Amino acid sequence: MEKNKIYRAEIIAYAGDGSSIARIHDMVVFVPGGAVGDQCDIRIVKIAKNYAYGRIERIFIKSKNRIEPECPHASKCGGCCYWHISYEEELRAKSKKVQDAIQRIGGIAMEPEAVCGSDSIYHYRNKAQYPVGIKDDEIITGFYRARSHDIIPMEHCLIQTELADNLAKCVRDWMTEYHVAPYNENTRSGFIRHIYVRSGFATGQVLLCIVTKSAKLPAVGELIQAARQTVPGLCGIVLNINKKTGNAILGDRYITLWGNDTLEDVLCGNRFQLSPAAFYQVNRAQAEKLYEAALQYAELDQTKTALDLYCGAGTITLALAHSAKEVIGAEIVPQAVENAKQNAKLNYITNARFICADAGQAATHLAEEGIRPDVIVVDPPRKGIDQATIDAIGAMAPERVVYVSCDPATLARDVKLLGEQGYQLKRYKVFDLFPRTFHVETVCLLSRKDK
Ligand SMILES: C[S@@+](CC[C@H](N)C(=O)[O-])C[C@H]1O[C@@H](n2cnc3c(N)ncnc32)[C@H](O)[C@@H]1O
Repeated sequence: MEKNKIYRAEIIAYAGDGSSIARIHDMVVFVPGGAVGDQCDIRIVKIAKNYAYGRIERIFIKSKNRIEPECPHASKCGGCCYWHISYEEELRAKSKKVQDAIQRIGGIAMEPEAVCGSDSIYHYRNKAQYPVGIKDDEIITGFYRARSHDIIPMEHCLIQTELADNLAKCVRDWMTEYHVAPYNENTRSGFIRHIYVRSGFATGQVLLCIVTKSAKLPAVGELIQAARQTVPGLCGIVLNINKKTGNAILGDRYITLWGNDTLEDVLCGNRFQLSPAAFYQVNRAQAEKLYEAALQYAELDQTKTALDLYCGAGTITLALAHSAKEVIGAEIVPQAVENAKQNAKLNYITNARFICADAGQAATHLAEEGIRPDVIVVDPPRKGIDQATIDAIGAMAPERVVYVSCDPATLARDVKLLGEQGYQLKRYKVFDLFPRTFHVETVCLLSRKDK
């Protein structure tokens, strides 16, 4: 295979990162924007040891699942990757991605239950984080180009809400009028880094969080007035101060400019107060279905105790609490734990308690204390659970482990590690909370092999 040379090939699969795969001269070639069944000319742009990267130059037979992308930014924006295929095909790709990981990494040949697709693939996100920059002397917001920090300017995004897009415009206009410069990553000059908007779809509340390098901003009163006029349901405006270099969007310090510093929403029948620092699933309707499945897999009754590791603001913990004797949640972000405690009170739940700690440390400590939950639910970030947590789960020996995951590869690795602790995968189901992107959620039920 030669770089820059064009080869004729068929797209045979989707890759984990949302690109597609062709096989040329026995080598896997990753190709963005392909649909399984496309027959195309592919130009090789990079060759690594065991694989290569290519670009579609011409499609001479289109896949039957290929559609005209509705998003005009689809070929450039790094946020989505599936606007060129039907939603049914996207769901098949996501379900297969999880099944392949469970088989290849987890070593288990098992089919998932029927994939749960989103009722809507448009405007489903309750959270927007727009990077802010400047182009041709104009303030821009948008989304990053894939694998870069180049901002693709965008007025409207098909998966964000109109309210969030309007607030981004409002902040851009304020910046232009009062000469508030965007932050420049290279020179570390300027102020505004991101515009973060979170909406409560059940309550209509909207919280605006402006991520800035410095708290000293001009014309703050004008910003508050403009934002309130733009979104009448606005419940608060918060500054987040991030002076750090690197990719983390949020810094550690928050200053409330106006209104509340939390947003309220309703999920699985419980009310939740959410700080900007607290995790909250971006697709509320699908999150309810995901958590209902987790609850069903947990098979709790009023005699059982449950431990919810990586519990965030208590969304799963409080859903479990209604069906359990007692629940314990553990979470590392202090604001989320404060929210969780308040949320228990807000919902008159008295059988839930929360620990602010690393999940591994909390689980180890609970195991040493002799706590033996009947069920442990884990919902870790993408990197999955660490060995200390796996060992502590083994020591506590619950009947069931319910694993909620946003990363099929680490999920499959951890299912294998939990297998070494005596747990067997019983069933799993894939949920699409992120239509048109490559992200996917899975819930797994593991039971003790001796049960
Ligand atoms: C995918 S979120 C799930 C949150 C919650 N279960 C929910 O659905 O809203 C993962 C959570 O793990 C937390 N987290 C990350 N690393 C952690 C650690 N080492 N120990 C405990 N929690 C951690 C994050 O702050 C986040 O709240």
